[in-house]
Amino acid sequence: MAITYSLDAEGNIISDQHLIAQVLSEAISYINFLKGKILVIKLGGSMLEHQQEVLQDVVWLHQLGAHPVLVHGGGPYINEWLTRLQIPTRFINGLRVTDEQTLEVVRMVLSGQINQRLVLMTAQLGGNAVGLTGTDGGMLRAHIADERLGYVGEIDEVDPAPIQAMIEQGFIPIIAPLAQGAGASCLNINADLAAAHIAGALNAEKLIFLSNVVGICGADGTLISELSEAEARKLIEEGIISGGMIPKVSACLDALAAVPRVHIVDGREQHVLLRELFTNQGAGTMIIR
Ligand SMILES: Nc1ncnc2c1ncn2[C@@H]1O[C@H](COP(=O)(O)OP(=O)(O)O)[C@@H](O)[C@H]1O
Ligand SMILES: CC(=O)N[C@@H](CCC(=O)OP(=O)(O)O)C(=O)O
Repeated sequence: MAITYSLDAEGNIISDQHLIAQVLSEAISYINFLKGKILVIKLGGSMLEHQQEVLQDVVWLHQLGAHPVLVHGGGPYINEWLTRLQIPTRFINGLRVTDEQTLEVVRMVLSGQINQRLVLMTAQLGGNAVGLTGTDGGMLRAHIADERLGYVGEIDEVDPAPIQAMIEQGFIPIIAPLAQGAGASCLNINADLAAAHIAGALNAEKLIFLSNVVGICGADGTLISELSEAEARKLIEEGIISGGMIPKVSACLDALAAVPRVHIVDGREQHVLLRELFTNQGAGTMIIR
């Protein structure tokens, strides 16, 4: 067998075997570090075609002792059903204008279709998930903050107890972004904002948004690998961050108060979660304070 040699940081010659041993030992210590840590992973509706690969990584992480908590969106699927039912779709700053009819469709798609599918697919991959919506156990409480948006909630309170109970029982919680409003009504919540609030309430180790872009891109379309709060706000003002990326970035900025590491990565990329967690180069955009 041929043995090849490389140089380490100090210029010493080391063999491939040394490198492999070093990489493995770093990976093992990181696996030990992740044991018992909560990782909130937001699955954007735009990347749900790739749900199986992501769920496979989630099941592995769970088997390794981490506590993944999934929050999912489903915007494109809601749009598709609204079109079929000839109900018009409108967004303001990335948030869906939600009248009574639209809310019915949002509830059916998020809770009945997507949440169920993710739970069953996790089972197929050898994991054990419990599907919840933010209305279960009064987990997410919200109020209508902008009348123009209709039944869209702004989150007031998160009770993490139902999620913690599921984690303690060994389940992977999978959460649909609905909340309880005044008079036990149901409100539509943007999934990015739901994920950020949930991550904060759980004191998560990391919050990772999986979407259908490489990360946040600048004016020239290239990936920005690290973005500060001030830079993010400037890009929103300039319109370079727009549409569905606005609530995502706002959610990241909100979460930074409680969650040390917040990332936006490409959910279409194979094993992006493992790459983000276990390689030095990471993936996508990391948002920093
Ligand atoms: N500066 C930007 N960098 C990357 N994506 C952006 C930017 N501004 C707007 N976007 C849009 O944001 C979208 C992601 O948001 P969204 O469609 O809500 O995804 P998800 O369903 O994953 O939450 C991207 O597909 C892209 O079209
Ligand atoms: C208020 C609001 O906009 N709610 C979102 C909830 C789903 C979501 O956020 O899905 P994505 O993560 O795929 O965007 C909606 O109705 O589309």
